[in-house]
Amino acid sequence: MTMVTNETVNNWVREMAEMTKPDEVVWIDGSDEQLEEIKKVALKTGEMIALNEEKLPGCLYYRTNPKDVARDEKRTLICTRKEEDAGPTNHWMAPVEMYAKLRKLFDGSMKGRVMYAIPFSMGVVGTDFAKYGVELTDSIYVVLSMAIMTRVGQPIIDKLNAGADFTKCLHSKAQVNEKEKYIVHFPEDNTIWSINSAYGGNVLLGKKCLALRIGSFLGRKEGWMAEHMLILKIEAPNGEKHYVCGAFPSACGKTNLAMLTPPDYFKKMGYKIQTVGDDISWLRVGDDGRLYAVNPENGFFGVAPGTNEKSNPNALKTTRKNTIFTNVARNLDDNTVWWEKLDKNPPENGEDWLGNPWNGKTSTEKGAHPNSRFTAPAENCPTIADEFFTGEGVPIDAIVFGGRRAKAEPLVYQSKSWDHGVFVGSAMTSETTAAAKGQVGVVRHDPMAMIPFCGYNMSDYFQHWIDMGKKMSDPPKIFHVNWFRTDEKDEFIWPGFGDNLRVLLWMLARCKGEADAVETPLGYEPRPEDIDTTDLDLDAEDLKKLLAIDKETWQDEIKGIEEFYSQFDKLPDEINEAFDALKKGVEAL
Ligand SMILES: Nc1nc2c(ncn2[C@@H]2O[C@H](COP(=O)(O)OP(=O)(O)O)[C@@H](O)[C@H]2O)c(=O)[nH]1
Ligand SMILES: C=C(OP(=O)(O)O)C(=O)O
Ligand SMILES: [Mn+2]
Repeated sequence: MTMVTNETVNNWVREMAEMTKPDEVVWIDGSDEQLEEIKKVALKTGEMIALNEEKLPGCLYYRTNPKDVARDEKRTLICTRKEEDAGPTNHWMAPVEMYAKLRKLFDGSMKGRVMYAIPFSMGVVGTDFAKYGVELTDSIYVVLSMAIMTRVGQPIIDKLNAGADFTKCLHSKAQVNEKEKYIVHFPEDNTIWSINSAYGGNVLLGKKCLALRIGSFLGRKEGWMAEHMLILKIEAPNGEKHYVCGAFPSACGKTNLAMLTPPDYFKKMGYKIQTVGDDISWLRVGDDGRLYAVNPENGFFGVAPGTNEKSNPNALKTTRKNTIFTNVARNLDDNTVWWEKLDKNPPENGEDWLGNPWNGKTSTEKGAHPNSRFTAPAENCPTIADEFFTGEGVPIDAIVFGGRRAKAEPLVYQSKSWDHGVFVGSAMTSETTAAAKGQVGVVRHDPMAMIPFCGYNMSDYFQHWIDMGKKMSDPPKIFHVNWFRTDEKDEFIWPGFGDNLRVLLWMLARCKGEADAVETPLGYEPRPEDIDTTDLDLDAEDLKKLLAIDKETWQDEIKGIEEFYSQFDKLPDEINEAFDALKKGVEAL
């Protein structure tokens, strides 16, 4: 390996090592040999466990501290010099103060351990979209996970040596002290410091921290967008290709939609779905006035529970080799993994995510944590699209916003324009999930699924969306979906998963001006007969229920939006106008 010769990089690494005092600094060159050696160390110390080499070749098992199983939003800060630049929806502290506080925590935090220095790229190295970073960490789990989730190796070192900008990422697991956990972003310094956590969302710093929080900050400055969006490719029977981005909050269905398996009826017709990305999109306006997206990641950090041969066979196949499983249950008989709803055959001789003996046949406790995860290489995915590998950007036909709402939100509607779509995104709500620490199932506002991930003032973020719209002559159409509406028995009405293709096809037909719709206060909705329900056990009554808009419910929703908006000093006029129109429309129902 050519060493890093960029003195800015080296001086920074030296400075961080002087503070954290590791026994040694090891540069990650991305080679299989080096990663194998490092893996051996983790197996020897028991930090990680090797799984059944025949059934799950190259797979590892890892367990975090039981209190450290999700993102911790209260402990996540945006430290801009001015508080208003972080905005009312982010936690903030002045950088000087925060650095002082963190320096004390990082002082000697790597004593007795190795500091690994990982040069990485978000995006395909050398493309317009790519951004580089170096993560310093004392966790082998982080090293092996970053080697899956990002691009690592010589080409990135070459870029750094040629003087490329890079995000300075520092992580120390320290003692995993709950009270001193911090995930801190200094956007103005292109710097991220994370301490006392081992959960992916808090420590794989290329992902939510760089690709979304720092990314959104850079995107506003540089005229592009970093969004919490999957990217899906739909190939129609006539060979036409379409690309759709979807923003849903954490654990609300991005990975599943990105890897969707068409129902047999559509498969036979010749529809094909491919996956470009499952979590993050970086978007730029092309010379032709359209919006282009790439997935800057190199792997999937997916929710394990609920993943099975029926719901998401592609995700399951993706995890059959070279995958790291975190906080799932183990089958001790054959040294494999298990999680809720994987199959109907939980291990009798098992171990739960806490490491306790667990009999899945008799226990009433869950075997896997609800936010247990798999970290799997994108190249394993049977439906991975060629466009993922070029990193060139795919033209987006539609953007889909979505939330998890038992009531209120209909199955699908289309916004009336880009600006109206920005309003729809800004007013998004969803029930909280196990992906973040705190109560589950509470409805909260989560604009564009970015409330935990926007690296600057959210009202400026809304304005940035409006401004991006002005740069496009042919912007994507914006839709809103809800797969999670429930009936009187609290059961999901819509079958979801592969059947979501039926809704996507209505959207694409709308994009092409080939489908009817009815105008409602929310936007354009399909009539029940506009959704193709062939082979589906769902009658027109169910679809009516799924599409219904209830006046009283929406009067409450409007109050909620008003309250949410009240924290912002300024909102784009376009949003205020769309909100006024919604209020009038609901009153007239
Ligand atoms: N009912 C229903 N559940 C879904 C659907 N899509 C995903 N889920 C479940 O929601 C959880 C999170 O899904 P995932 O795709 O991993 O969400 P992500 O975190 O946004 O990528 C999993 O337990 C899924 O099984 C759907 O269309 N309908
Ligand atoms: C990885 C995370 O989210 P998602 O469920 O969106 O993948 C996370 O929230 O830490
Ligand atoms: Mn996901």
